[in-house]
Order: sequence, then structure tokens, then C-alpha cells
Amino acid sequence: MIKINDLLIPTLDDVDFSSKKILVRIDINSPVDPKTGNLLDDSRLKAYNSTIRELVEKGNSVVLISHQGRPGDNDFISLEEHAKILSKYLDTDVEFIEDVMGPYAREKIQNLEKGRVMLLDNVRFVSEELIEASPSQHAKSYLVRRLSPLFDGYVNDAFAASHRSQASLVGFPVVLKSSAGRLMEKEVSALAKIFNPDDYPKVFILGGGKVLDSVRIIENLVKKRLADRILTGGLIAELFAVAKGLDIGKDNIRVLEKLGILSLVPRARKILLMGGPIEIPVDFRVEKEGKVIEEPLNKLTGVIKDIGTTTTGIYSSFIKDAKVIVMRGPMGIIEDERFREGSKTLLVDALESSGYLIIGGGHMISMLGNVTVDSNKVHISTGGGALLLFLAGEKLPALEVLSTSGVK
Ligand SMILES: Nc1ncnc2c1ncn2[C@@H]1O[C@H](COP(=O)(O)OP(=O)(O)O)[C@@H](O)[C@H]1O
Ligand SMILES: O=C(OP(=O)(O)O)[C@H](O)COP(=O)(O)O
Repeated sequence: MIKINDLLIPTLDDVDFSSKKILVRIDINSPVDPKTGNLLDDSRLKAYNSTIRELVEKGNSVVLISHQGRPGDNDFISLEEHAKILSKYLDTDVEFIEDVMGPYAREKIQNLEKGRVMLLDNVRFVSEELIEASPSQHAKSYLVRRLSPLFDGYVNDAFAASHRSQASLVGFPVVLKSSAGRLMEKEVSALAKIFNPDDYPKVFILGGGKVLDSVRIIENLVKKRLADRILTGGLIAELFAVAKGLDIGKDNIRVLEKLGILSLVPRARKILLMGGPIEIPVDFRVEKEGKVIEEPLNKLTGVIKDIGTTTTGIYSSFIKDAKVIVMRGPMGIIEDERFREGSKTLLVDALESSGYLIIGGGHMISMLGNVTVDSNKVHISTGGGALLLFLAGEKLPALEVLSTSGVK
């Protein structure tokens, strides 16, 4: 068992999963190249080897389930390519099933032999998966009712999605003997150890496009006074610039409006009024009439795509003095080579600083590439939003339900 705050979470040491059929929730949600639809990074796909290999070596048949992207986004794709990459890293065939809970998938699961591994298709193809609901409600979902009778147990290794109270993450432990996987165990144990709320100064570098998640994270950090500075980039920076009453230009306002982000301005304003230590960029890298230029805030005429060089210089000075640096979400649209500079510069500064770096998020860890890091100074988490909410002391639904699943 692992004890996290007041939770006791069963691990693979606490359940007898051998010669059984096990459903394993992983999070292989990865950055996708909008032009080709191919995965831009496979860091998350190599993270589950130890859990899958351990289950296979114990003679289990292993069925993997994961999501990719969100409906309507260009990274909302099938998991066929993911299965090929998993096969490469596991050095065993991971059979891709182009179904999630239909008769074809159920038949393939029933006939899966001992020691074999298969990957179901994107679980977010099932509408129920996108509903945030309680474990008991999700236990009654078609997904859980159709799949759980085919399994002897459930393992949740998807730390990066553990902040989502969605069917594949919280429904199965209600009805199946369950445990955390080895990655989940490693992530929560390591983070609980390395993150000391008393370390000072703690600098958070928050970017990316998941603005609602980030506002929730920042509200927690500010309420608990866990951050000494919060350096913003990506769409989060644009939200706080608007919240400060600054003019980001009509094109950028239109982008925020289209994404429904303007509705978050009152919450961002409240964070500022609470004295949130929010820093926003003073300049941006923008695209205008097909050209890439830099423009100062309040004189923006182009579409924001990255933070500017003056901003990276200012942010770097804060990073240099930090004892702990937490990075999640890129500063710019890193899928486009032209807008990676801001994230790259801050990442190098953070790696070279004397502070301890915790970096997470599907897109942000893709910026690391093959850089070797000093594990005494850097913790690379597979989680992004989940990482930050965990550090901010928030309850993660998928962890909570594991602690109550008991060892059936
Ligand atoms: N200024 C921006 N405008 C629009 N999208 C942005 C901007 N900056 C970053 N993004 C987008 O943010 C996304 C990554 O955000 P997010 O998923 O929150 O990060 P992570 O995966 O690291 O947790 C990328 O797809 C990137 O294109
Ligand atoms: O990529 C993820 O989170 P992240 O963007 O915070 O890294 C997780 O897979 C959760 O994905 P979601 O934010 O679409 O639920």
C-alpha cells in the first residue's frame, strides 16, 4: 500500500493478479502534429513498460485502455499508431482493437490468451467517458457494465489523467478488485517526497491551452500560498492580460472568445485581487500577414503564438533565483517549429538553474526530447494538470476511488 496524505492506495503488491484477465487504464494521450495527424512525441508510451511487463510475466492477459485528445480537437484520433509504438517499446505485439465496448471488442477480450496484450481504441469515442461524475454513477455506465464482467481486476496507471472523474478512471474500481500501477505508485510517492511546501522561493511556469484547468490550479496555489511567483505563457497569459484590463488586440480577443475563455476573466480577476503573484508577458511573438514578428503588450496587431524575448529574459531572472521550479504547459504553439523558442529558452534556464525542477504535461515533456537530466535535480512527471493539482493538495478522483476500492 502507498499512503498519500490520508489515502491508503493498494499497489500490485497488495493484489493477487496472476493468470487473470486485467484491464489496465494508462494515459498515452500525446501531442499530435496538426498537419500529419502523427504523434509528435512518445514519452508517455514508454512509461508503462514496468506495469505491463510485470502483469504479463505473472501470466495475465492484459487489455489496455486510454484516451487521446478531446472531441473536436485535431489531436482526437484513433490509437492505432499508439499500439504500434507500444509494441516497439514493450518488444511484444500489442494488438490494436478498433472498438471500445462493442461486440467485437468484447469477443476479442474474451478470447485473449494468457501473456497477450491488446489496446482498445480511444475510450473518448464513448460519449459517457466525457462525463465528469461520481464513481458510483460511472459504475452504472454502459462502459463499465459491458466491460467489467470480462475482467478479474483493474489497474489504474494513468496518473496524468487521475484528475478526471471519468468512467474509465473511476467506474471500474467500484466493481472490480483494483490497484495502482507501478507508474502511478512511482509518481505519487516521488512527488509527495520532493515537494516540500516550505521550500522558498517556488516559481511556477504555467502555459498551454487548458485554461480552465490552469485557473483551478492557480486558485489552489494562491489560496494555499504555495507559489511565490506564477509566470504565465500560452493562453493562460492572454487570459490574465485581459483580466488586468490590458489590450491584447481584437484578433487575440476573438481567439479567446471562440475558445470560451473570456468567461473565465472574472475568476482570473479575483485571483489578481487576492494578490495572486501572477506575472504576464511584456511582449509576444506574433504572426501577422504571414510574417513572424515580436510586439509589445498593448501594441499588439498580430495573433499571439509565443512569448517574446524580453519576456523570456525577465522570466529567466525569476527562474535563476528559485529553489523549486514547476513547469507545465508550453509558452507557445510548439507544434509549429517557429513558436518553440519561448518554451525552449525557459526549459534550458530551468535545467541550468540551481533549483529543483518538476516538469510535467504531455506537450511540455515533449520539449525535453532526448535531453538527459540529473534525477537529483529534475523530476519528469507524465502528468500536467494532474501533477499541479496533486502538488496543490487537491483530491484526484482516480486516486481517491482506488483507496476506497478495497481489495475485493
Ligand atoms: N498562445 C497560444 N495560443 C493557442 N494555443 C497555444 C498557445 N500556447 C500554447 N498553446 C497550445 O497549448 C497546448 C498544450 O497545452 P496543455 O495541453 O495544457 O499542455 P500540456 O500537454 O503540457 O499539459 C498545445 O497544443 C499548444 O499549441
Ligand atoms: O494530457 C493530459 O493532461 P495535460 O494536458 O495536463 O498533460 C491528460 O491526458 C488529460 O487529458 P485531458 O486534459 O484531455 O483530460
